[in-house]
Amino acid sequence: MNHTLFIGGGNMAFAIIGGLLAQGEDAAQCRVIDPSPEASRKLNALGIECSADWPENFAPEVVVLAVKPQMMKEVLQAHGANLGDSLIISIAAGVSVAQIRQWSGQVDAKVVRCMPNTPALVGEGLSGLYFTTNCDGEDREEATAIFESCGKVVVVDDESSINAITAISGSGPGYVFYLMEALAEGARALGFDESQANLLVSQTFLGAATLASQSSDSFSTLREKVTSTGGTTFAGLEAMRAHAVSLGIVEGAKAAMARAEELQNGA
Ligand SMILES: NC(=O)C1=CN([C@@H]2O[C@H](COP(=O)(O)OP(=O)(O)OC[C@H]3O[C@@H](n4cnc5c(N)ncnc54)[C@H](OP(=O)(O)O)[C@@H]3O)[C@@H](O)[C@H]2O)C=CC1
Ligand SMILES: O=C(O)[C@@H]1CCC=N1
Repeated sequence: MNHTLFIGGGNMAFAIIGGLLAQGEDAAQCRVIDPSPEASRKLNALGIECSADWPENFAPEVVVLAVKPQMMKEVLQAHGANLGDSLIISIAAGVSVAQIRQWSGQVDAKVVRCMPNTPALVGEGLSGLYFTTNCDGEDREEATAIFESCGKVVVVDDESSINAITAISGSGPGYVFYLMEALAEGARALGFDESQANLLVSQTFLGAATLASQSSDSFSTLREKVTSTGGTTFAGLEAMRAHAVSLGIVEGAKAAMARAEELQNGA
C-alpha cells in the first residue's frame, strides 16, 4: 500500500482501515487527521497514529476524505495546499469532483469519488468508485485494492451514478435495519422476547442474503420458492402489498437520490 492519509477518522475510516490491516497492510503506512479524542483512542488501539493537524514527515500518495459532507469545504480549504499530486479519494455523500477541486485549490487533482457502506466494518461492504479521466491504471488499482480489502467494488463511468449508488447500497443498510426493526416488532407482538426476536430476524436476513448471493435464481424466483400456494408467506406478502411496502421502498430510494443531489448543490 502507498502512504495513505485519512482526513476524518470516524465510523467509515475505521472500517476501511480495519480492512486494510486485516489484509496485512503495515499500520505505519497509514495516518489519520481527526481532532476527536474518541477517534484517536480507537485508531491508536489499531496501531494507527492520529493527529489534529497535518502529520509531520509523512508524504501521502493517497488521501482519503472521510469527514461529513458539511465539513468538506472547511477541511479542503485547510489542507488543500498540502495535497500536492496525491490521489484524492472522497467517500462523502453528495460532494462532487468539481467541489473537491475548487475547495482544495487543486484544479487538476486526480479524484476518486467513492461510496462505501457500513458492512465494510465486517468485510462485507459494497463500494462504488468513479475515477476522473486523469487517474491512471496504477491509481485505479490502488483505490480498488483499498476498497476490496473491506468488501466488493463496482466501478461506474459517470459521476452521477455515485449518487445513485449512495441511494441504494450506501444508505441501503439503513433500509435493511429498518425492515429488521419492523420484523422484530412483529416477532415481539407474537410473544417472543427481545433477544429471541433479534436472533430470529438477524439469522433470517443473514440466511436469505447468503442464499441470494450464492443462488443463480432471481430475487423473485427465490421469493416464489418460499411462497406455498394458499400458505403463510402468501398471506404475509398480501398484507404487505396492501400496505404498499414495496412502493414505499422504491420511493425511499428515490428520496435518497434526490437528497444526494441536493447535498451536491449545497442544500
Ligand atoms: N455512515 C455511513 O453509512 C456512510 C458514510 N459515508 C460518508 O462517509 C463520511 C464519514 O461518515 P462517518 O464515518 O459515518 O462519519 P463520522 O462522524 O463517524 O466520522 C467523521 C469524523 O470526522 C471528524 N472530524 C470532524 N471535523 C474534522 C476535521 N476538521 N478534520 C478531521 N476530522 C474531522 C469527526 O469528529 P467529531 O465526531 O468530533 O466531529 C469524526 O470523527 C461522510 O461524508 C458520509 O457521507 C459514506 C458511506 C456510508
Ligand atoms: O446518510 C448518509 O448521508 C450517509 C451516506 C450513505 C450512508 N450514510
